[in-house]
Amino acid sequence: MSTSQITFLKGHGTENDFVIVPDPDNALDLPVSVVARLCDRRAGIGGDGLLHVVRSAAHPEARDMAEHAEWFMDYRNADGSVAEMCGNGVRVFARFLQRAGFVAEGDLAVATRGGVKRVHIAKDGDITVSMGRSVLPEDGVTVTVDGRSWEARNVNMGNPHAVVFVEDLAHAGELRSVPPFSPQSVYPAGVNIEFVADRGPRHVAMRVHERGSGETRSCGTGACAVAVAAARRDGVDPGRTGAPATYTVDLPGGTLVITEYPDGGIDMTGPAVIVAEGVIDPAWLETMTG
Ligand SMILES: N[C@@H](CCC[C@H](N)C(=O)O)C(=O)O
Repeated sequence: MSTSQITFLKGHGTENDFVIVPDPDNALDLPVSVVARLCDRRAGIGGDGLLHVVRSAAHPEARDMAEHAEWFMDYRNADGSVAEMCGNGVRVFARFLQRAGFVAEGDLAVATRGGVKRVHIAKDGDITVSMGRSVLPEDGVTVTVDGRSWEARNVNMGNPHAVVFVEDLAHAGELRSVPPFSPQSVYPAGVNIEFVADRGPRHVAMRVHERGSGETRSCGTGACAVAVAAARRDGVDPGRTGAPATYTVDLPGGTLVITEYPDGGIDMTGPAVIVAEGVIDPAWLETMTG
């Protein structure tokens, strides 16, 4: 990593918080160890993940999307691992682009490892992301916490989710480490696990254990996975009825509104906030990069 002045911002979407590193020309090397240190809440800046903001044309993983989306969200989990998608991250990413003057209010496209996402920045401040379609693998997965086990509904939103319905969110326990799931072979690269309880008609609450980050206060892709799993459980399928279905998903850090359309497309709407801006101390970086 170059040790010239590197700016960062801190932002969150329903309290899923991120270190944002603007690097339009992809000049920075961000190895796993540096990302993990930046996301460390005691030794670094602190965050559930890191949003590396790069022009698509400048990033080998995004070059082929550059024609459709000028900016690429190079998303990393708090442990430095790479993920395909981050729903809250895309909203915060768009808020950063707007604040920096790179885009205006209205519509834009963001490239991610999960493909190009359409984003709408509304006048009232909330941001909507068209998250694409869900895929519902049929594999059976069992999640176990504190001696209780549940069959999970697998939902892929570009990244993998295992959704379990519980009577009480407290049944999810402390979530200090990834809850055991079996068979492990279904998710060899790990999985995000959502625990869901009903709150009312088309209204649920959830907690999440994120792959690579631990328990977080919100997960956008997770909320979409939960909305789809709850809809199918409720016998609601917009593809069959031809009517959009909206679910409200409460998370510890706020509320997300998820709408699934007859063509399978899923929109997620929620807030995105930039909290601070600063400079990473080059001397501190030196201690890690040598
Ligand atoms: N918090 C995110 C999801 C981030 C990636 C996830 N931990 C994974 O590894 O798949 C969201 O808002 O979607």
